[in-house]
Amino acid sequence: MLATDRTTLAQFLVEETQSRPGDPSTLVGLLLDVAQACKIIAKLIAMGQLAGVHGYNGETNVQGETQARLDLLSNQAFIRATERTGHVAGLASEEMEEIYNLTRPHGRGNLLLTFDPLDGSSNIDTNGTVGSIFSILPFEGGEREPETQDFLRPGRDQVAAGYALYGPSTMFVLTIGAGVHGFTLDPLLGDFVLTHPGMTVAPATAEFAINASNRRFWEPPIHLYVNELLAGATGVRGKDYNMRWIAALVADCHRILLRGGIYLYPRDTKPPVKAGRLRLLYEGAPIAMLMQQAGGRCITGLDEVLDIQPTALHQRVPLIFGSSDEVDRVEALHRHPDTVESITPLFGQRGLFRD
Ligand SMILES: O=P(O)(O)OC[C@H]1O[C@](O)(COP(=O)(O)O)[C@@H](O)[C@@H]1O
Ligand SMILES: [Mg+2]
Ligand SMILES: [Mg+2]
Repeated sequence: MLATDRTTLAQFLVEETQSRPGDPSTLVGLLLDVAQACKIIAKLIAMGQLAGVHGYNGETNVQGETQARLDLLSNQAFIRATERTGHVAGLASEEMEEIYNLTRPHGRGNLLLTFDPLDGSSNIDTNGTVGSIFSILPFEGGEREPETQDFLRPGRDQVAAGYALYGPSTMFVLTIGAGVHGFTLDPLLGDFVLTHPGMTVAPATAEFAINASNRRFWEPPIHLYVNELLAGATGVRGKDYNMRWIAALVADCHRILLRGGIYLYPRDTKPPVKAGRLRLLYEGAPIAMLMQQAGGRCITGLDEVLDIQPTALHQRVPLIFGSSDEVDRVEALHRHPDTVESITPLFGQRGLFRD
């Protein structure tokens, strides 16, 4: 049914930004550019093998990961939708080793865009849910060309962040620093329509997400925590937990926004010691801003992800986010593993710490 009182993404952005100081048109314009890229990616994904977009070209990205054809096509969709509208000063992507040099016949805006054009790309060939993630930072370099250093700003500096989810329906979820709002793509008119205003993360949950195949590489606080959850009603937490793992950060984040939960991709001890699997600038930071704006939390274990000063474009980060009660608990286990062990003597008696 087509409601006549619907709010489109464009209407929402204009209304939400009109009382802000300065000229918000560049931010509104860039967000609409990003939404446009996401619509194109949604179409490519929906066409699937009819458009011959599945599979691999045999190329790898800077992180040594095999690039799916759709990784590259989605990257192009972001570049094409943003480079000629004059809203953005510079681009950086998971799929490009260096920042992208814009051709700019239409001037240059004062914003930087970083993005993961296709998140969860191992789900593509199985027709599973995937997404795109983006982060927008201010550029204060005036007329000069942006350099890598300009992108290396902590997540607290983000002007906006969000993601698109390509699932049974396509959604666009964003924050511009005043809550988290979700839009659903109307396939008839091609508009993103506000369907989920003011999304919040429930503080309590009984659902967790972690790739358990990495268990032998986890550090002790993560062993402690997961063992607590697995012990369920018979353990110190006194209730049963359920587990979900979609293998697409965006999809796991979306579930957490809708019904609570905790997601963990912690630091692990694989050789060489990995700071984490996910990338700070275009995965960790935008998810952290969304969590903060929705009343959830996002930490590395000990630190707030929004506070991390990046040192490299493709830097990885441990990521633990979601319902605040659970993230608080993981943080406490990192800060005081001994105290937590002594106030929860089950660990000693049952050897839960030891595995
Ligand atoms: O392969 P694993 O360990 O399940 O990792 C899945 C995680 O890796 C990612 O797919 C990484 O993102 P990319 O697909 O953009 O590289 C996350 O979205 C997801 O949560
Ligand atoms: Mg990703
Ligand atoms: Mg990706």
